[in-house]
Amino acid sequence: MSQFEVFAPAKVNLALHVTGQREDGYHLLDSLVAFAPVGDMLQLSPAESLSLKVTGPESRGVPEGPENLVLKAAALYGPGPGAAIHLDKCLPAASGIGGGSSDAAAALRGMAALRDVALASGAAVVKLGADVPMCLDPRPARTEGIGEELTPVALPPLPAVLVNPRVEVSTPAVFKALASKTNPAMEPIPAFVEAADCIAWLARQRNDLQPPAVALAPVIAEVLAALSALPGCKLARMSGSGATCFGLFESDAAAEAAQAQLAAAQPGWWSAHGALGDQAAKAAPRLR
Ligand SMILES: C[C@@](CO)(OP(=O)(O)O)[C@H](O)COP(=O)(O)OP(=O)(O)OC[C@H]1O[C@@H](n2ccc(N)nc2=O)[C@H](O)[C@@H]1O
Ligand SMILES: Nc1ncnc2c1ncn2[C@@H]1O[C@H](COP(=O)(O)OP(=O)(O)O)[C@@H](O)[C@H]1O
Repeated sequence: MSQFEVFAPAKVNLALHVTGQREDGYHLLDSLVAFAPVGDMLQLSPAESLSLKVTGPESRGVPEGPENLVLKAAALYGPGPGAAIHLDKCLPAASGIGGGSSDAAAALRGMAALRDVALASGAAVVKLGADVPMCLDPRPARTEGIGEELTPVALPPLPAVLVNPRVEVSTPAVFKALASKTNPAMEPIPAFVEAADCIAWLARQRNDLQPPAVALAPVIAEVLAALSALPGCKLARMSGSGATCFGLFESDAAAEAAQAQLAAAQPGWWSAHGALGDQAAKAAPRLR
């Protein structure tokens, strides 16, 4: 019987502008997202029913019951062959890099492969979480609407360091603390030739959720200062509703050295390095 392994990469909001609010309370966003080569790993084995086991360095506090987005996602395919799913949690939860959303998207890819059916799509996927559609096919994209309107964007690989100070930040609380719900959209996205062009453009964009997140969790300001002070850091910004922040660097070697320096200075913080961009190939279900 086929067993599948599926990678769930971290999502990074390189820029995140909040441009309005719908009547149901959801906010309208204009965001540029890319994916990191670090993430969670799912294994799906054929079984009579659906079940989930969660392990890994970041599994503490992650639910194993029906509230886990992995089980909610797998259940979307309806009655039929089940799966014993093993989630190896490497991304900190509730941290602005879409761990739960990317896990849900990976579960959708894995179940489709296991049952040999078409990948789930549409409103049911958005209902799992506004970030799930963008994680289904983890390539750089501009996301609009509440996150479900996707336009692919060609991006050069962006060497990066991701840092989380191990403080969980509630996404609804950050949106609620946002002073202005109506802010300018991103500037038109030009064709980037190299990482430096992209970083220069990004420096003129924003994450509108950063100020309210810093107000709720002031340690985020320390993370941003620590990233900015690392040798070769060209831009430091928060992802999503936080608290994970990213620094962009001119080379993979600079990012790797910077992460080592930061990890030594702040052993209590979670950190990782890698080039942000297209992780679609790495995230495709693989037969084990
Ligand atoms: C802020 C973002 C940016 O990419 O990322 P994260 O910080 O979660 O990584 C996302 O919009 C989060 O998406 P996701 O975490 O899937 O959101 P959902 O589960 O659908 O919604 C959680 C809550 O966030 C708020 N929410 C979410 C999305 C949106 N466009 N407007 C909102 O106001 C609502 O209060 C909602 O009840
Ligand atoms: N597979 C999962 N991984 C992490 N958290 C999950 C998962 N499924 C459900 N959750 C719940 O979702 C909440 C938000 O987690 P997450 O999706 O990682 O946030 P964010 O999108 O802000 O990074 C967590 O507090 C956790 O209780």
